[in-house]
Amino acid sequence: MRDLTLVLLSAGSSSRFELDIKKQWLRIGHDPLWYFVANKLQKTGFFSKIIISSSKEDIEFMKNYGNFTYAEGGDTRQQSLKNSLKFVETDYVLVSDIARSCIDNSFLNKIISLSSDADCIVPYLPVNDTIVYDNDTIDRNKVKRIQTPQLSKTSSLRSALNTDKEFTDESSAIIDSGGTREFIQGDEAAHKITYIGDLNKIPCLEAPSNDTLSGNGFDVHAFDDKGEMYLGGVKIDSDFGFKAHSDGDVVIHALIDALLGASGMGDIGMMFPDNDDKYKGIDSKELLKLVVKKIYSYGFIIVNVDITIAAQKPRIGKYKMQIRETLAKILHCEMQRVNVKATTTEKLGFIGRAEGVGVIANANLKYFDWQKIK
Ligand SMILES: Nc1ccn([C@@H]2O[C@H](COP(=O)(O)OP(=O)(O)OP(=O)(O)O)[C@@H](O)[C@H]2O)c(=O)n1
Ligand SMILES: C[C@](O)(CO)[C@H](O)COP(=O)(O)O
Repeated sequence: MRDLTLVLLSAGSSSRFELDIKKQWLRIGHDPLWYFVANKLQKTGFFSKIIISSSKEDIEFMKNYGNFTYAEGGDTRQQSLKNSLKFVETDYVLVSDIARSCIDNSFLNKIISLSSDADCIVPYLPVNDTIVYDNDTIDRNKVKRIQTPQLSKTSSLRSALNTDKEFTDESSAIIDSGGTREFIQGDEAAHKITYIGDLNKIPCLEAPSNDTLSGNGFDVHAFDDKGEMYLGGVKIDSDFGFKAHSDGDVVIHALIDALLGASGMGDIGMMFPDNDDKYKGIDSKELLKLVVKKIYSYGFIIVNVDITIAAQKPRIGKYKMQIRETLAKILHCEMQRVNVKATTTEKLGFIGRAEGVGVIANANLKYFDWQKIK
């Protein structure tokens, strides 16, 4: 058996998938699709190293899952591959799209154990329909649908990609650079997820888990004798604001932590460090929008949130509905799923002495159920 590295390309933006979720984060049970694929291929024992190419932002979250080598992706599939190849130390490398998610072990075995001296081994499927190119009907027997995984000699692939030309697969780059390729029968199961409808065409994906994931958040801000006051994204009628690096919206900060807690994405300080000038005086609604975008793109939906504002002053009652409306819009959910409660602390403690405000928030998430839309 060859000493082999696997490169899984997962840095795409899923623009043709047409949903808020990136396809690599669809859940299979509890696992994101990329992890489901990587884990399944790791279990084959065929690879001495698995390199996963992804965006910088995704890699931070991916590290929570498996002990793989993560390589930052590029603007194109080819650039993502070039970045990944820097980590390859074996003579042969198998490259596959994470979006080809149902690669069967025996198909894989056929590719990697083929005895061939070609620079690249390429699976293909024949075309059974009539093919018209421009206005000419062409010989369909000469047309091949190229799939991944493709097995390449690492040195041949590296030098083939040392070009400004852009190729859509490894074998085309290798042929262009004077190398050789050998075709091998492909597998319908290795169909690529490009559009939502492609989910109907692949056999191995089980439904997402129906579990509810819950998270809590807690934040406190002291009053400042100047500035504007914002709570839950709503401007509060007040002669003073909060001491903070941002606009001090303690409601949104607690809510962000609840969302990050439920999704397992850490906390607000990790995402928006309070020593980063970028966030100085920032409108916290903008931070919440970024978090919500992540929540949806990583495969979650928001079930409900519940917020308790502990404040001796200001009085919150008359702002509650406006806060619910404002937050519901940002969270992309109905207002009845956003509950806001307020309490004083009966004049006890720092809140009771009107030195600041404390907020507790809870958030419940579920995995996006892609089976309902496919
Ligand atoms: N800059 C890029 C673009 C694509 N890919 C990966 O290459 C594979 C094939 O790409 P495709 O299916 O087209 O995925 P996306 O680029 O995400 O899709 P779209 O073109 O619809 O945005 C995918 O596994 C994708 O993650 C990548 O690693 N880096
Ligand atoms: C490599 C590939 O999967 C072979 O068919 C394909 O070219 C990549 O997909 P994309 O849609 O062109 O990014």
